[in-house]
Amino acid sequence: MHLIKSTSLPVQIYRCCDKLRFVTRYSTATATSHSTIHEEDIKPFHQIPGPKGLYTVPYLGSALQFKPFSPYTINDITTVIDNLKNKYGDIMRLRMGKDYVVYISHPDLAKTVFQYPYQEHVRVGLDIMEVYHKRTGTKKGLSLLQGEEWLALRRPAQEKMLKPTVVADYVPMIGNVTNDFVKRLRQQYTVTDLLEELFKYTTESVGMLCFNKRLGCLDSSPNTKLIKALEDMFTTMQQSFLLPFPTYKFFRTKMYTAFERSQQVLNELSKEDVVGLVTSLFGGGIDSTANGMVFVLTDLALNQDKQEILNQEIQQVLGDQQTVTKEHLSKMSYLKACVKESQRKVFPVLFGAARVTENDLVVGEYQIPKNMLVILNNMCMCKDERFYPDPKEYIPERWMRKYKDETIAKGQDYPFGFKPFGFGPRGCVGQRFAENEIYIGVAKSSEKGLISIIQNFKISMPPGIKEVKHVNRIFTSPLDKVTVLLTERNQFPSI
Ligand code: HEM
Repeated sequence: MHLIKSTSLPVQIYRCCDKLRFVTRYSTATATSHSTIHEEDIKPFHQIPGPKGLYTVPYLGSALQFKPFSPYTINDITTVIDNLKNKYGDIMRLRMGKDYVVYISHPDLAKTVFQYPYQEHVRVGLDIMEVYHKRTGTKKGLSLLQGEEWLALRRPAQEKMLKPTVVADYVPMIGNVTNDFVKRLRQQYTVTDLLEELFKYTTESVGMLCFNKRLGCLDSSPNTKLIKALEDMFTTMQQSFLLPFPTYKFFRTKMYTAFERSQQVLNELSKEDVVGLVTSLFGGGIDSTANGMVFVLTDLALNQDKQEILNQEIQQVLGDQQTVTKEHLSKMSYLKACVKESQRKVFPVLFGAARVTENDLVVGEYQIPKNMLVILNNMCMCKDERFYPDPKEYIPERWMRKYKDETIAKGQDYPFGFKPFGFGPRGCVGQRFAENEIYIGVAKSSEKGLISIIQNFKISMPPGIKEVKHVNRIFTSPLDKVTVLLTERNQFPSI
């Protein structure tokens, strides 16, 4: 074995038995340190800590983690993973269905897996979508494709969606939608189902992005056909994801036909040649952002002192100007910190980013073979005291550069501890759009001028509510309907 190349990345590449190996060692202490590991010290895959015995049997192994064999249902999957992580450590292997998966719960280990220069970019997609495309012969969306086919679709989408200059176009596009959303809120003041309202807002904003037209979800008599189709799509996707035995693969079950019908409604919105791309953007962009915004707004409602700091930042940056520009957004570091902190506290995606290895990889001291699904366990890392002191507290300051040297901001040294949008070429193509949608939704204006939701309204929770419980679906959602109270700020200039 000999060193063939030193990279600027914190890994070294070795040639051994004609295989490239990425080798990283990490310390469990707070400091991030990397060193190489000798070939003879590398432990084989089967020695990666994880449940043993019957737990290693395909299907049975994962079934044993849930009722009736344990106190947990599939809805408690994050508790199951947390418990296993506490038992087995930062790298563990588990049966998930037929195959093994490897969970990585340390940012330095994650770096090795995610900075690997993947060629095929294999994504493990949702089975129900795969079945649907196979049965109907329709084109697959971006999130399901691999290799050349994926690249051909991803390249133009990325050009349009991820260039920083493109952000400027989103701001006015979302701004008009936000104006209507604020008008709607002004008709209510007590919002009894915040997620449903935000769902309409994100459907309308992503609709502008995908179809460049308003879809009517914020109208007084909203587009019920579309809203129902979207609800059916997300519910059936969720149900299929949790099914222990995927019967819909063999029969056109009731759940499957509801999913298929929802797709047909969405396909009608778009021209056939772009259906694959836009329906995946549209589908990927609504539920994720609406759920994320619920937690941003409720965290601010539960932390009035932070809400006031944000309100002051918005007032200072916007003054009496009529339009939010990207320059304004670039000055709102507290706003961005508030959004990040909500995403950290309630991590938005169950399995976040995951990669299928394209070569043998050495991670930590273990060998991970080719074609293995490796999951970036951000959900655990974000609650980990080692990276985020006082993890249960809502502390936006931990993300601000000016606090970088303070213990509370330790997480800034661990970029892979928090990747809500994934990473690299297969990272979320909607990241910039989603961020702007959230920033502007939280910070932007009314028909009166540039007064944000925060500037317009003081948000609070009904008396006695101290937390918003969540459930880990594909995207993390509030467990129950969330009510928030809005008070016009101009009646109450100070909190
Ligand atoms: C808060 C909101 C969002 C979150 C947390 C989120 C999260 C993610 C994550 C974790 C991935 C996988 C990344 C990886 O494997 O490295 C992903 C992929 C993707 N996201 Fe998002 N997303 C959000 C909003 C959006 C929006 C608004 C859109 C569309 C407008 C979108 C479209 C997509 C698509 C199409 C993919 C697949 C990309 C590919 O496979 O090339 N997402 N998202």
